[in-house]
Amino acid sequence: MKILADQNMPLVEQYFADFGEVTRFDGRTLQSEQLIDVDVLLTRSVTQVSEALLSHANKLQFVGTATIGIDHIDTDLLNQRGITFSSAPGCNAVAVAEYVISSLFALSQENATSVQGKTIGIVGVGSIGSCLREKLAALDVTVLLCDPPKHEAGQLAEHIDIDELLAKADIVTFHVPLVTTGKHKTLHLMDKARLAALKPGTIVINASRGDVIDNQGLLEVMQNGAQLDLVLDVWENEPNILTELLDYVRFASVHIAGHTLEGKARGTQMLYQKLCELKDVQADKTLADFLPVPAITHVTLQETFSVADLGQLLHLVYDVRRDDGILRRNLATDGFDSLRKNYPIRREFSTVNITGAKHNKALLSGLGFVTE
Ligand SMILES: NC(=O)c1ccc[n+]([C@@H]2O[C@H](COP(=O)([O-])OP(=O)(O)OC[C@H]3O[C@@H](n4cnc5c(N)ncnc54)[C@H](O)[C@@H]3O)[C@@H](O)[C@H]2O)c1
Ligand SMILES: O=C(O)[C@H](O)[C@H](O)COP(=O)(O)O
Repeated sequence: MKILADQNMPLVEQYFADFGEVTRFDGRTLQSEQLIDVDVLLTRSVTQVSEALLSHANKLQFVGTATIGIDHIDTDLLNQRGITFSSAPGCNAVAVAEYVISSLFALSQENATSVQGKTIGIVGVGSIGSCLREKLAALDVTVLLCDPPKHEAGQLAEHIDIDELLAKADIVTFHVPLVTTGKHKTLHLMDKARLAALKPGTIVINASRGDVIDNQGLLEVMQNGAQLDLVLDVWENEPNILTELLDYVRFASVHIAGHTLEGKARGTQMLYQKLCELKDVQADKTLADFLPVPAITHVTLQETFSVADLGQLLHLVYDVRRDDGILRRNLATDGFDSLRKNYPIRREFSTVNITGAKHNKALLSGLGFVTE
């Protein structure tokens, strides 16, 4: 069996070598000829799996994307051609939720405010939005939710309309898929008019897809003096982003919100499990077989620890400002894709055991730490 896998997908050899020969490709430049005689194609979000790409795919049986988003995949085409498809739903939901939490605490430190007491609007309440909602439940915040498809399906009674949410929220964070047409289109969900109407001081976080916010409209609104704290992980037209926007963004990163070691490895693991199912093979490899021991595994809190120290603790594991620095320092020389490829190791809160938490056990375990 011939397996073609994106060069930025970790652990492919470890998981898939038993199935056959693994060859790597550059996700941006993959050509249709490279798919001749290939049985399995494993992609990340940067490869458009389209009719043109599959025009020479004479043996393809399985396409997997080690991502949550599937806007780069023509799933109807795969269906028509009888090619089994799998994404990795939820694989990096924890990572994205922790990116948001890290951003909130970094902003609160720098703005000398508190996350506690704020009203946080989550737009898109699927795997990531729900994970974030659970983590936020540990904090003293009000959470507003907007997810029309779920509401219409009777799965989200608390849903409120997006404009009502935007009017009420101090912080709004987007976790929707990119949908370009239809009733629940998310392309430019935040258009210029909505951006201009936001209250001064609103924090806007986008870790979904760049096109969910009209980037040119956002630039114009900011140039016109809007007072927004922007946290952008995703951009229109990646890798060629609108760099003029950077001057107005508090924390900018190169589409890495989901890139914890765990999040990326889970994506590969999920595709491995799907291929095992397809081939009727026992899936005997697990994440624990491959993930390295983290640099920090134990933290002891003292009696004096309080909620006010939470930012300090969270940022021990992940501080979004590291990633902001990477982008600002190196984008012009290295380029967006290279920074993604060479993204430094990041682990999830669950890799840290906390002792001495005492009164803060529920808070810390709610955020995802292991408490003893
Ligand atoms: N930045 C990153 O690194 C990163 C990582 C993972 C996922 N993502 C993006 O985040 C998106 C969400 O991920 P997820 O796992 O939560 O997906 P999901 O499919 O589990 O949830 C998405 C939710 O959005 C809702 N939705 C759809 N249209 C909507 C609309 N118009 N308004 C409000 N809600 C709407 C859906 O009903 C669904 O509940 C992915 O599709 C992907 O594009 C980005
Ligand atoms: O949809 C997703 O899962 C994420 O956006 C994913 O992390 C994108 O990263 P990539 O696949 O390009 O590495």
